[in-house]
Amino acid sequence: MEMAAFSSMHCPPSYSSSINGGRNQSFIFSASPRVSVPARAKVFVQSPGNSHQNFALMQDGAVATKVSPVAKETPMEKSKGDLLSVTSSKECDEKAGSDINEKESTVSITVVGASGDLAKKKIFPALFALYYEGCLPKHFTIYGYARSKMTDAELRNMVSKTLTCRIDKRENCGEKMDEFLKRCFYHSGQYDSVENFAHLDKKLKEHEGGRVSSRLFYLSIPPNIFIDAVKCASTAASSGNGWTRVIVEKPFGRDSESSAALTKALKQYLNEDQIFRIDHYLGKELVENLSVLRFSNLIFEPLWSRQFIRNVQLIFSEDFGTEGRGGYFDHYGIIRDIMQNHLLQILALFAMETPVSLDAEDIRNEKVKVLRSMRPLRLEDVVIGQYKSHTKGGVTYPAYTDDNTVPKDSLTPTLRQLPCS
Ligand SMILES: NC(=O)C1=CN([C@@H]2O[C@H](COP(=O)(O)OP(=O)(O)OC[C@H]3O[C@@H](n4cnc5c(N)ncnc54)[C@H](OP(=O)(O)O)[C@@H]3O)[C@@H](O)[C@H]2O)C=CC1
Ligand SMILES: O=C1O[C@H](COP(=O)(O)O)[C@@H](O)[C@H](O)[C@H]1O
Repeated sequence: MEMAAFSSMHCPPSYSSSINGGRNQSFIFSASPRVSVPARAKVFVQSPGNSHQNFALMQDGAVATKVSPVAKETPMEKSKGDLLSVTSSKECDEKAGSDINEKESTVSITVVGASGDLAKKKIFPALFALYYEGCLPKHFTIYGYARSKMTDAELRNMVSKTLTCRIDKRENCGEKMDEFLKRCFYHSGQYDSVENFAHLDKKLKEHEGGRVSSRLFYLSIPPNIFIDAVKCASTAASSGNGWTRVIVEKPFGRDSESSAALTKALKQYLNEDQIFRIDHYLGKELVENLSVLRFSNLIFEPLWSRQFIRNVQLIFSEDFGTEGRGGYFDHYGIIRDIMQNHLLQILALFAMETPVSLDAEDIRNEKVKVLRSMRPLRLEDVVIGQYKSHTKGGVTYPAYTDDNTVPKDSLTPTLRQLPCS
């Protein structure tokens, strides 16, 4: 199989990836600024004849989590192991009911970097969804932690703006939101201060009230401060009698070397089964449906080959700008922010052979084969760019470098398009 192109751009990016079938199977990933598209991510598949796409899958964003690996399962761990996945309320209630320690135990969730974009857009809404669905334990506390000064009330106000009742049952949603917000608190501190984390520990203990207490730290911060935060959290704020786990967001380093160094550094403070790595794209409906479509659909399964597919395009676009995220984004750029992880995962899922089973390990093995079989990218095939200011419909949109958090002379790419095969 040959894949031809990758391209992507941030901000407002639109990514596209395509695979050419026949002898020239290819992928193209791209992203473009302020492109008006009906959805965030699309996959286009083109048949060998020059016809239009045979189908398009779209998805407009979902709260998503994919946690791996799963730690060993004591009754308590089993029920909390799914902490950030949204399952049906029946499933959640059954799980909660099966936890014999439920009454005596508690979970404290600390969102490190709570003032940021991901926390606002995804983590707090996801936690609320879990609460609404009965998937959080009876006793739990959520702490936001970041350097910004905020009171509990200010955090609640910030969080309340992004909570939605997106789940079928809408009754009592307002009431549930109020209950949820009352369980949210804020502690301001530096990411590299053991002392500040020790203060957090004290506050957590007050809420935990002497119960068996497990602690989850969600690192919603730029990766260059992961280690500082993990060191301080594990030194000064680990659970004394329950589990302590850390969720790490992508990107896991800037390159292979720094990724290995990051893992090594994390392991100074945590065991592998305490570290949960997330690529939220894997939990999106579009992506989950891809596996179902490919392997459980009798019509598509036999057609999913280079004999019948000439070209596939993965398009990712966003119609908003950096919006204060330059502190993180400008150090990473669109390739590391989106392409190396989310889009590459989609490409691998799309192009892999049928796995032996749908177990994580078997799927991973097939993905690895796809990545190994890809030709090295050629610099001359790659297009990069950065979005500029423009006016549309009487509204002027700022350029990437107009953002206060972005250096005025930044050359960080926000757009990228590349073929791969
Ligand atoms: N935004 C998204 O949709 C997604 C983001 N991610 C990942 O999540 C992590 C956080 O992303 P996001 O919330 O967008 O990032 P932000 O840039 O919003 O950063 C989060 C918080 O970290 C603190 N921070 C930012 N820059 C620095 C810095 N240079 N030094 C110290 N602290 C800093 C700020 O809090 P304060 O100043 O108050 O301390 C900020 O509110 C990143 O690893 C990102 O790759 C992953 C998937 C999606
Ligand atoms: O990982 C990231 O993803 C978001 C886009 O995710 P979505 O679920 O909102 O479509 C992107 O905005 C952000 O830059 C990036 O870090």
